[in-house]
Amino acid sequence: MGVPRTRAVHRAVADARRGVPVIVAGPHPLIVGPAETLGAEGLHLIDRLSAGPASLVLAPSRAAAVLRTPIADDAQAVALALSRPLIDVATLRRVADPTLEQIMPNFTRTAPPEQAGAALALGKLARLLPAMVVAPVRPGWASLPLGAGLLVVPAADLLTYPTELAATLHRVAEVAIPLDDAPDARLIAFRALDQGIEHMAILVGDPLREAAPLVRIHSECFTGDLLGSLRCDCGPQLKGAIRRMAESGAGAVLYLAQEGRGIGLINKLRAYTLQDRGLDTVDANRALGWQADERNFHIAAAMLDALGLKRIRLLTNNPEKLAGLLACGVDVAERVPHIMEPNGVNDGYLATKARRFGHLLG
Ligand SMILES: Nc1nc2c(ncn2[C@@H]2O[C@H](COP(=O)(O)OP(=O)(O)OP(=O)(O)O)[C@@H](O)[C@H]2O)c(=O)[nH]1
Ligand SMILES: [Zn+2]
Repeated sequence: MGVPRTRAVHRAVADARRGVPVIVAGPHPLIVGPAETLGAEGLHLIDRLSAGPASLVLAPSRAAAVLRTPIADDAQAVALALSRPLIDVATLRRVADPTLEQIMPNFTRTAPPEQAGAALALGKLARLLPAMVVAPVRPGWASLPLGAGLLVVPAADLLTYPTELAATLHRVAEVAIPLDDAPDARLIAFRALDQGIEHMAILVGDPLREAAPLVRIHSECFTGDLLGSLRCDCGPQLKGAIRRMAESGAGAVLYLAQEGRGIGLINKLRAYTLQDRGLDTVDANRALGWQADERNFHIAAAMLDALGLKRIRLLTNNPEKLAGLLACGVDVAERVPHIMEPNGVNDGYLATKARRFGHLLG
C-alpha cells in the first residue's frame, strides 16, 4: 500500500500548531508558518530560507479589516507585503486576531503566491486563525542545516484533506451506555486515519429496524452540551433529540467533533468575544477569517453508511445541513424540525440563524 495522502497533512497540522514552519510543495514551493503560533525562531527560519519577499496571507474578510478597505469575498486569499526585518511576533498576533488590540502598521497589498489558498487551508485544518506567513523557499533548502527536518506537504493534499480523511473513518469501539432519557442506548466510536479527533454515534434502541429512522447530526458544543451555556440551543437540542428517539422507539445521534461549526473551540470563544462587541454569529466567524459554517458533511455520510442507515428522517432546522447531506448522497426521506424555545439569552442567536442561515424558528 502507498503512503496515505493524509499522512503529511496531519504531520503538518501538528507542526503548525507548534509554530514550526512547513514547506507547501507545488510548482512554486513556499515556506509557511501560522501567524498565531510562529515565534521569533520560526520567523527567523522563514527569513533565512526564503528566496524572495515574504508576505502575510489572510482570508479576504480579515484582510478587509486590516487594510481598512472593502475586498470582494470571492478573492481566495489576500497577501500583505512583509518587509525586512520581518514583522515582530506581537504585531503578527494582532494582525491575525481581531479580538486583540488593533494597533498595527499600515500594510501594502501584494499578489498572493500560487499556493496561498493551500497555506490558509493548513491554518484552518490546525484550527488556528487563518493568517499565514509565507515566502518562496530557496532552491536547495533541504540540504541547508536550517532546513533539516522541515516537513514537505503537497498543496493539493491540504485542499483535499477533509474528504480524504472522511473516507478513512472506521469503527473502533462499541458499548452499551444507558442514558437518563434512553436506557437502551449504545455508543459507537469512530476514528479516522489521523488518529486524532473522534466522532461518536449514539444509537437509541435499534434504528436499523426502521425503514427511515430519526437521525440527528449534531456538532459538538462544549459550552452548550457540557456546560449548559445559554448562548446557544445545542444542549437542549441534544437531550431533546435523544428523548424524542426514546419516546418514538429508536433513532441515532451522530455526535461530530466539529466544534463551533467546524472552527474549533478556541475560535468559537473568540467569535463570542466579537459577538459581545456587537457582531452576529455569521459576521464574527468572518471577522476571524473563517466562513460562517466550515463543516464537512462527508463525515456524517461516511458514518451513516458504516452504520447501515441507508434512509433517514433528519432532525434539523438548518437547510444547509440538509443540502450538505443530500450533496453527499444521503437519502433523506423527511426533514423533521427540531425547534427549541428561546431562553432569554439566546434569542438574538436563534433569530440570526433564522435570518442569515434560513433555520426554522418557533
Ligand atoms: N462559530 C460559532 N459556532 C457556534 C456558535 N454558537 C454555536 N455554535 C456551534 O454551532 C454548532 C451547532 O451545530 P448544530 O447543533 O448542528 O446546529 P445547526 O447547524 O444550527 O442546525 P440544527 O440544530 O440541526 O438545526 C456547534 O458546533 C456549536 O459549537 C457561534 O456563535 N459561533
Ligand atoms: Zn452550542
